[in-house]
Amino acid sequence: MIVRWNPIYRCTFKDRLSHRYEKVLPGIDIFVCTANPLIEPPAMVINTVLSVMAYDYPSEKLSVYLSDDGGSELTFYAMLEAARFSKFWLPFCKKFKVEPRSPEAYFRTAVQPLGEPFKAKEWSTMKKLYEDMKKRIETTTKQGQLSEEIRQEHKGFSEWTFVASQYDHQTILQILIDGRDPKAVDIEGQTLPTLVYLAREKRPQYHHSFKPGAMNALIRVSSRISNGPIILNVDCDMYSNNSQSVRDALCFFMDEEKGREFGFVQFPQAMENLTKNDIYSNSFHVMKMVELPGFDGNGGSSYVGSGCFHRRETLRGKRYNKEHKADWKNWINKLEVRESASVLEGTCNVLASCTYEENTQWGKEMGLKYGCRLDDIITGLAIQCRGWRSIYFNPKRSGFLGVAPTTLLESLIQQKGWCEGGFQIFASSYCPLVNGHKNIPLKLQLSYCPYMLWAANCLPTLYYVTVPSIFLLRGISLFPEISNPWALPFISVIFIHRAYSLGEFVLCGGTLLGWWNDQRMWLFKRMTSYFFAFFNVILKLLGFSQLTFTITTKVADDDVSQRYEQEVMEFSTSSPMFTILATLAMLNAFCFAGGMKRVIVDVQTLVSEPFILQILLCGLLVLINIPVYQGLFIRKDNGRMPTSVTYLSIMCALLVCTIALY
Ligand SMILES: O=c1ccn([C@@H]2O[C@H](COP(=O)(O)OP(=O)(O)O[C@H]3O[C@H](CO)[C@@H](O)[C@H](O)[C@H]3O)[C@@H](O)[C@H]2O)c(=O)[nH]1
Ligand SMILES: [Mn+2]
Repeated sequence: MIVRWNPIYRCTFKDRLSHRYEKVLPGIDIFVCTANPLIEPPAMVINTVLSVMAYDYPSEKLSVYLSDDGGSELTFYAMLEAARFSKFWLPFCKKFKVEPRSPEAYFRTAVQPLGEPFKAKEWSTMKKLYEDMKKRIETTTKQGQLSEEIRQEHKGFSEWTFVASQYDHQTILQILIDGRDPKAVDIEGQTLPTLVYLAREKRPQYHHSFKPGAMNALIRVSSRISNGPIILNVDCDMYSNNSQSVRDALCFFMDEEKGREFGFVQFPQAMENLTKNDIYSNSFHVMKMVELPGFDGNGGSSYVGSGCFHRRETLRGKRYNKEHKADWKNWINKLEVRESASVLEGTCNVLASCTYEENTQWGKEMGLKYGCRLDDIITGLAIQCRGWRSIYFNPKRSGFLGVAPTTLLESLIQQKGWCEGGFQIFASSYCPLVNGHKNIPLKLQLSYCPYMLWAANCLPTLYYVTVPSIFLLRGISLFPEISNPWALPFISVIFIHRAYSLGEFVLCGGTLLGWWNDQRMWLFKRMTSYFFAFFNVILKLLGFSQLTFTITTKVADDDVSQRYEQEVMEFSTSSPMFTILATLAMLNAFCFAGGMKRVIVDVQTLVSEPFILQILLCGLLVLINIPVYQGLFIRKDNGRMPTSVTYLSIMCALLVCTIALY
């Protein structure tokens, strides 16, 4: 609730920025992270890369780095294609004022401008050029390997002769476009942004620390190559949807009065592939429109991992200092460097090696922090604790658009990861109440806490979906009768609270059905994701297990996508999470039937019926579980619940009922 006290909504004046600072705009280094060519297809990755290369910003001041934790030559090949394609795409974007600047997203919806025949022809040529490139990339990705012919195209491919596996290889660093090279120009002769491919060294005996590990390697490597004072990082599925975002962010950093206080500017993580009623509740409407502005109002937005502009020095661990004034002009002079691309490739190699961070502060006081599934949250918190203010900026046209999971299981697993991370933070010295004490305002510490405590929420939820129903079946009354005056305050609070949530949801852009779906996911997450997360974290604290990082899949079969579009819940795989969901759904169905029997037998005493609240709760659970029953018994498509889960859950539910009754 504390995040609802004082939300801040910000806006920018980009014309003033360019009026005052166009000549001294700072360099921007953009990091894109990818980790697996199978679930993060190279064609998607390069669309993100192209979209950020095409920002409306002086190209010589942009440098784009791709970190490939998949160490895949398929991704490298796609990057080569992207480098070639950018020579056509960037001038095209400027000429046609293209928006968004991810070619895939643009051509999916844009219509050919027919007014001027010359332009129309240019447009369709471009579309063809893109589609041909996409086809080449998709073909090689499907085949899983490259032809000899392609391998001959670039010296970089020879690196893969030394690659044992994704987890065992040397650093591969290739400067695909060297922005300082006078020959690196597009078809209109304009400079191109620098483009770098990096697969940091991986060895089985060294922990690679997942995404923060990749980001830290990029921070070091980029400091040698372009050293832009502002760093933007995006996940490989988060393309830029707004060519003005860099300028938006600079409006904050370059503000004369307050700018020097700002450590980072976070844009919301908006999703591209949402359906109208958002069946898996991935839109985070309320989070975007109310909660994050509330963080901002309480002392600073949190850093959520993607779509965030950082000051390089804050990421490197610098404390905020009132006296310090950013010298943007000086940066330009510093760029007057030095080694050729091939020399740079050699000297930077060591910066991305496994051993570089040994006995250093990297991952602790420098760079992104290691050891937590929500590395971004603790990194953001640490920056705030070092005195920096952070900004949340949600422009009308979304700055970035990503891919939300399209199956129930993927959504639940993603939530489990976040929830584990949050609870892990709460149970560690990073806890905002400890770490933030005296460093950030109390209201900001308190704003963080509910998110960190998601995991513990599984306990009351599991209690309310089981115990009242079982007691109903057994004939033990738990709640007061509805005629009891004590029941009134409880019922009204619950009612008002839900009505408020509904109102807020709809005002933030959701639909009625979307809210109902959101309530269902609220329940499902608490019964499964949070439950697993809770025990995983406890096991980890006791030293029995290690937390892992499951990369969210960004592609789906046609069949699955179709069901997603139709908002039909996807079960299809057997997972312990589904067994729990199905068992509890069955249990409530049985108990509800038992409870109804009681009412039907004795209709007159309905008002004084001591079980009415239990019956209502149980009935509500049955109602919200309708998609589960459909998946268990009615549907015939491939997305239905696997038979093994159906049998198992019925058996378990019957068992519990039998125990309850006898
Ligand atoms: O070893 C790894 C694992 C992942 N990634 C990249 O990390 C990003 C996020 O991974 P994803 O599987 O998409 O995780 P999500 O749970 O969807 O990501 C959310 O949660 C993460 C952890 O809080 C944040 O870092 C992300 O920005 C945020 O979108 C992707 O670009 C991956 O390629 C790596 O670079 N190396
Ligand atoms: Mn993601």
